[in-house]
Amino acid sequence: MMDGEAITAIRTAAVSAISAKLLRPLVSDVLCILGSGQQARSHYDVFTKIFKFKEVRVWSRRREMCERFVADLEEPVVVCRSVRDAVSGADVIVTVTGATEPILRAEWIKSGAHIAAVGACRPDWRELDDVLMREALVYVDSRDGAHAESGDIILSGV
Ligand SMILES: NC(=O)C1=CN([C@@H]2O[C@H](COP(=O)(O)OP(=O)(O)OC[C@H]3O[C@@H](n4cnc5c(N)ncnc54)[C@H](OP(=O)(O)O)[C@@H]3O)[C@@H](O)[C@H]2O)C=CC1
Ligand SMILES: O=C(O)C1=NCCCC1
Repeated sequence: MMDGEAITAIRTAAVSAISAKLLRPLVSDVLCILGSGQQARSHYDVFTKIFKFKEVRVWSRRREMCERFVADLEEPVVVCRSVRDAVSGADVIVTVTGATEPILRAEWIKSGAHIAAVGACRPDWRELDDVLMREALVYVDSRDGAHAESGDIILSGV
């Protein structure tokens, strides 16, 4: 038996990065990370290694957790006061929160932005609102898996 946390962190961020490599806007200057836990850190590491962003932003429910997140980093990251501020104008958005209700609304998002929606991995968890789910082009790695596990897909009915 081995602890899979480190592998899960790297593997999940790697899959998100592949999605961004294939689907992000041609000009992607601003990266926004919602959440400041383990997945936020692994996504930050992988995304900033592979892509060149002019600005990186982070938002998390508890501001002190955001401050702790950025204190560990060598490059500057902007701590945002709200999800709306964080995602406004962002080209690439990573959602890695433990939210169970939608925190990300369609009306705040720049047209064409790429969202790697990671956190809502249980049938009754949400990160993205219904309008966003309906308006977005949704890509999944497994249709069966998404319809069994993704709260954003199951509860929005897309
Ligand atoms: N799709 C996949 O393959 C995978 C999905 N996951 C999921 O990704 C999410 C993040 O994982 P991980 O980084 O390891 O977890 P952590 O516990 O390390 O971090 C959780 C983050 O979510 C935030 N958060 C918790 N509850 C809420 C809420 N109700 N509303 C908004 N933010 C909230 C926390 O914010 P704060 O500290 O500021 O309160 C924290 O920043 C989890 O939901 C996890 O289950 C994880 C691995 C793989
Ligand atoms: O390994 C995975 O995949 C996980 N998905 C969701 C919750 C934590 C692990």
